[in-house]
Formats: sequence, C-alpha cells, structure tokens
Amino acid sequence: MSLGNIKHILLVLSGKGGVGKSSVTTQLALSLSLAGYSVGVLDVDLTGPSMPRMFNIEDAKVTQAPGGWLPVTVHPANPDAGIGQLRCMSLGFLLRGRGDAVVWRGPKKTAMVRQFLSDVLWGEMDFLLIDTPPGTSDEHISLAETLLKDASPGQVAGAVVVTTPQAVATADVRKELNFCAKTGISVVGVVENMVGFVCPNCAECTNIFGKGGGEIMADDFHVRFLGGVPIDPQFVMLVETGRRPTYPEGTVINGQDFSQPQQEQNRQTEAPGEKTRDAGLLANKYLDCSLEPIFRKITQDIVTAIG
Ligand SMILES: Nc1ncnc2c1ncn2[C@@H]1O[C@H](COP(=O)(O)OP(=O)(O)OP(=O)(O)O)[C@@H](O)[C@H]1O
Ligand code: SF4
Repeated sequence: MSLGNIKHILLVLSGKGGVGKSSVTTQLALSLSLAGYSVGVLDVDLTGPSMPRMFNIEDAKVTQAPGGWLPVTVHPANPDAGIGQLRCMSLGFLLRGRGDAVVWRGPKKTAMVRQFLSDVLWGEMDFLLIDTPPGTSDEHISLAETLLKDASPGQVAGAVVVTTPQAVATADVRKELNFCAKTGISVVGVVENMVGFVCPNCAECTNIFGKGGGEIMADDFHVRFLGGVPIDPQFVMLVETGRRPTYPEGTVINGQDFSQPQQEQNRQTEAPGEKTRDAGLLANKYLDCSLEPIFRKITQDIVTAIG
C-alpha cells in the first residue's frame, strides 16, 4: 500500500455541499506545512475535484512513474524557513479540461478511490488529508473499507467534520457522524465554518447563518469542538484567484492589521514535468488572510488531539 510511510491520515468530511470542506482542507494542509510537517492532500471528490483550483495549480500534470503516480508539488519543503513540503493528488489533474464532467457509476468510483489509495507514491509524510465529497456516498464507503483494511493500527487518525451553523447543515452532518460511528472511524473534531461575518468597515459581526449549531452537535455526539471560522469575503478571492486580498485601510481582524501594503510575492517556479511553487509565495498569501490565525489554532488542536 502506498500509504505505508504516512504517519497520520485525516479524513475531512461534511454532510452537505458548499459548507467549506475543501476550503478547510486546504487551510489545514497549509497550516500543517507551514508548521514544518510534510503534508499530502488526496482529493477523492471525484465528481467535483476542487483541489487543483484551490491550490492554483490547475494546469499541473501528474507524472506516471514505474511504481505509480507522482503527486503534484504544491510547494517544496523549505527547511530554513521551517516549512514542510505540500503535495496533492486529484482526479482533476487527470481530466483533459477543467470543465470535463465525471459521470461514473458506483463500481468505477470505488475502483478509482482504491487506485488513489494504492497507486500514489507519497513517500514519507507526516500527514495525509483526504478531501471527500459531501454526504456518505460510494467514495466514502470504499474509502472507509480500504483504509480500515489496509492501514496500520493508529495510522487513520480520524475525521475532521465540517459544518455551517444552521440546522439544515447540522442535520446532514449528524448523518456523517453516525457514518463514522458505524464504520469505526473516530472523529477528531467538528469545525463550524461561516460563523458570522465581521464587517471590515465597522467590525460589526453579523451571524448570517446563525451560530452555535456545530458546537451543539459536537456536544451531542461527545466529540471535540475545534472552533468556529468566520466568513471573510477576501478569503473567497484568495481561493478563487490565488491572489492576495486587499483590505480597506485600517482593517484590523483578530488583532492583525490587514491593510498593510502587499508583501513582496515570491516568484513561481516550474520544474520540468511538475509544477512547483515557491513555499514563500504560498506562505505569504496564506498569511495575508484573516482566517490564518484561526486555522493555525484549529491545526494545533488537531495535532494535540491525535498526539
Ligand atoms: N470562511 C469562509 N469565508 C468566506 N468564504 C468561504 C469560507 N469558507 C468557504 N468559503 C467559500 O465558499 C465556497 C464553497 O467552499 P468549498 O468549495 O470549500 O465548499 P465544499 O464544502 O468543499 O463544497 P463541495 O463539497 O460542494 O465541493 C467557496 O467559494 C469558498 O471560497
Ligand atoms: S455592518 Fe458594515 S456593511 Fe453593514 S451597515 Fe455596518 S458598515 Fe455597512
């Protein structure tokens, strides 16, 4: 199994689409790599693979080596800066065009998930984050079956479950928690995304989708509440365009002034056969987002929780 040299495998789950599961996955991956860990992200959202777009590496190609696929390097390690390497594998890299649709029946999806788990040459890594589709579909069942059969004891650290605060989302996520209980996947904790919108003009916080649904659900299921993540419209721009957001003059969020002049962005470098990004480039952009301290704290709590 190609996962043999990975210390911790984490699944990122959500009961409902659009709650920010893929966004949370990218931010956790970046937080971990910026903390010095080597990280892989496996995107098994086969019908809507979003990782290539989120990491801004859509045109990267996966290389086929004799033993399997070489994942795409999002950024290499930079030991001097205390940054670990970040790599990614997604069906998106194997599709011809960004708009190509995958219309597959269950058995083909199951086979693809198994192949992703067995044929990607990750090498030695501290963390593998697996971004899953919403709900409890064929992909989840094959993931759970394969991981629980092939992984070594303790290797599957568990699931990070993402929800938004409102009841309609938490009702679906409760099904996800039941799925974890049935399949024997432990839950590392719940992240409540899109909790409140802090206006950059007046710092007034509006709870657009309500507040506390994720925390109540975590309590009901006796699982850890990892924290709430507010809505930051600039974060959408960061994810959509890969460009640093611009905040109005005097914007202070989480005690940090985000209206400072844009930091020098490092050059993007491309190596033959794979697209790599300067670790500093990604780090700079990431650190310019108001949600960074929140994701850093959530990441620290996850690392502590799984020991
Ligand atoms: N905290 C946030 N603040 C602002 N925008 C956010 C936040 N979280 C997510 N978004 C935005 O919401 C949209 C949906 O997020 P994302 O694609 O991560 O959801 P998802 O749960 O993975 O969706 P799906 O499962 O349907 O692929 C994206 O445009 C993303 O940039
Ligand atoms: S919260 Fe922000 S956007 Fe809303 S009225 Fe106040 S300043 Fe305007």
